[in-house]
Amino acid sequence: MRAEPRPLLELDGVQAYYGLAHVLQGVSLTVGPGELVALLGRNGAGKTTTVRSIMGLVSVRGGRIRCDGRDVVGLPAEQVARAGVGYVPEDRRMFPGLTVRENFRLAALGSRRPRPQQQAAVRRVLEVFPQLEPHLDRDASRLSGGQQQMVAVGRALICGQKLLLVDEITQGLAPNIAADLGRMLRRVADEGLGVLLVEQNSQMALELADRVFVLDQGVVVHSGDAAALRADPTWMAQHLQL
Ligand SMILES: Nc1ncnc2c1ncn2[C@@H]1O[C@H](COP(=O)(O)OP(=O)(O)OP(=O)(O)O)[C@@H](O)[C@H]1O
Repeated sequence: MRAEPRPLLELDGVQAYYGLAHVLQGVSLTVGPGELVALLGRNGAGKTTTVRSIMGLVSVRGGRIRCDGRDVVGLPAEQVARAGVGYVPEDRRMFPGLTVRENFRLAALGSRRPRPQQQAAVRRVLEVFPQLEPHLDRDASRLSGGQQQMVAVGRALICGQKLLLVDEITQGLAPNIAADLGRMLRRVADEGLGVLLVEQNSQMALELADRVFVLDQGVVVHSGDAAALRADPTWMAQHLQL
């Protein structure tokens, strides 16, 4: 019997707070290598808080978070990133004045890999996001929303991260651009990375994902295999109230 690969991300009974507000009340989930896992739920369910807890940006006062086998609760975000976690937040955070090429070069330098590997990583990202090639010398903060998200995901890939946390990056984008980004994330997972995808468009997320977790009021109320859920027409209505 083949052993299951070790998860890249394991949350076990995570309790997180904003001040006195107890927002996550025991969240458990895993993401394995090559897996795209969707985290769904209504507004205010705790999806962003889950992602921010992993990155050390929220006060976690119970439970365990492991990234690639390393306990990360209590570590600052830069150390979580060093454990192999790339975070692509909703607001994408482009540095104004830096071109796309410079964004990629900075990410490559940060990876501390040998130069030929850095260059290969940039070439790889341009294969995944060919739309960026004509814009390499443009100020990244002036690109369209979808292109900026591609730069943000590209930076995480160039850094050599094994796990990507992607928080609502399709928000406000045209449906065809959102679908392109989704397909690219699926490709990234198919190449062996783990992807945790927070997505408002539950239908799209369910189509892309291998597994799905649904949060409500800070707890996982449902989880399952995405293929099985796609085959169940009543599931979306029952669990996501769509
Ligand atoms: N900085 C904060 N301070 C206090 N409470 C917060 C803060 N950020 C979020 N909350 C609260 O925590 C709860 C979970 O919010 P969170 O942003 O994680 O939800 P979400 O599922 O990502 O929702 P959305 O889809 O609206 O982004 C909500 O009740 C929200 O009001």
